[in-house]
Amino acid sequence: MTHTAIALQGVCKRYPFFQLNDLSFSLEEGQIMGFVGPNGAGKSTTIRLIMGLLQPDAGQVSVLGQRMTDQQAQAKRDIAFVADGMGLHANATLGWHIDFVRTMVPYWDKHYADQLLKRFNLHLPQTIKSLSTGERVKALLLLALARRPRLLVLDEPTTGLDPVARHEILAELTDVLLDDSRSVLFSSHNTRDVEQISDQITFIDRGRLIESSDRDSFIERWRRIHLNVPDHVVLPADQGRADVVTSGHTTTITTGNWSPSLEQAYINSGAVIHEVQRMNLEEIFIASVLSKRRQIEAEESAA
Ligand SMILES: Nc1ncnc2c1ncn2[C@@H]1O[C@H](COP(=O)(O)OP(=O)(O)OP(=O)(O)O)[C@@H](O)[C@H]1O
Repeated sequence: MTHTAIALQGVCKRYPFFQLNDLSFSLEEGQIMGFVGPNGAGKSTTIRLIMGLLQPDAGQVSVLGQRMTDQQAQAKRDIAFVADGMGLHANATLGWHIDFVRTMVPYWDKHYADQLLKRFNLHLPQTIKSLSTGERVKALLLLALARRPRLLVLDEPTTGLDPVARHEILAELTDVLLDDSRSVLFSSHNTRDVEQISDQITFIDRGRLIESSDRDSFIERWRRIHLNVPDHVVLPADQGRADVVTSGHTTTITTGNWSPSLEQAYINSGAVIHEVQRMNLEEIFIASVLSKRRQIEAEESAA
């Protein structure tokens, strides 16, 4: 039986110049979700709602079966949260932080903590202020992972890291999921990181959900179709059509609804297909964000 690690239902949060709008998505246990959005999309606000650090104005957030914020104490025993710049004491050593955290949490895996110290090339006597950006992220990750949390929530863990440090962090996150009752939610602008390790992907933009689905179906559904459309041809209806660009005799259609039968429908309409290209997650992200923005602008100007 699958359990839900995180569920948001109709969540709204209003600030003077921003609003999270009717956000609903869920993360199943044992899955890793990449939470992707441009700057200011509302990723950190959503994460703060998930962590019970903010109260929604409407809607419901549940984490590990507990309603936030009223049952957060119980849920938080099993959640570890990592965000850059959070609660480390600059003058204290990593060893001091480990001793402090292990007294505060229900479980601490010393053997795993020692392994991570070696793997991340960190040393107990190092002070936090002496660590580089990447080392600080690794220290935070060690403090979170050695608790063996059922849910790990990370706010932009790979921002500002070099490719090798990013690889090490992503590899460690994938390892966490070898135990299939653990789950990870991590936010990022970096679609390559997300594409590499996520089972599920959620896109948000300007406080609205764009799409939330499993990675393979994202990649499978999006295509660029390059075709020639003779004058008399009426293209078939395609709900997922995100963009149409015509250059000379070639039309390029970007669709989030591709299937062999859609391709056949284009052929049956009399269009001549030259090439059907797969898209990477970055291209899909840009196409779906821009398409949703156009759709919202059209709805607002029609209202
Ligand atoms: N306490 C607050 N008061 C007022 N506005 C806020 C507050 N916190 C966040 N906002 C606004 O909410 C919007 C979303 O911010 P948030 O930090 O959630 O975005 P983000 O997707 O994490 O962005 P980034 O990738 O740039 O970190 C921003 O416009 C921000 O100014």
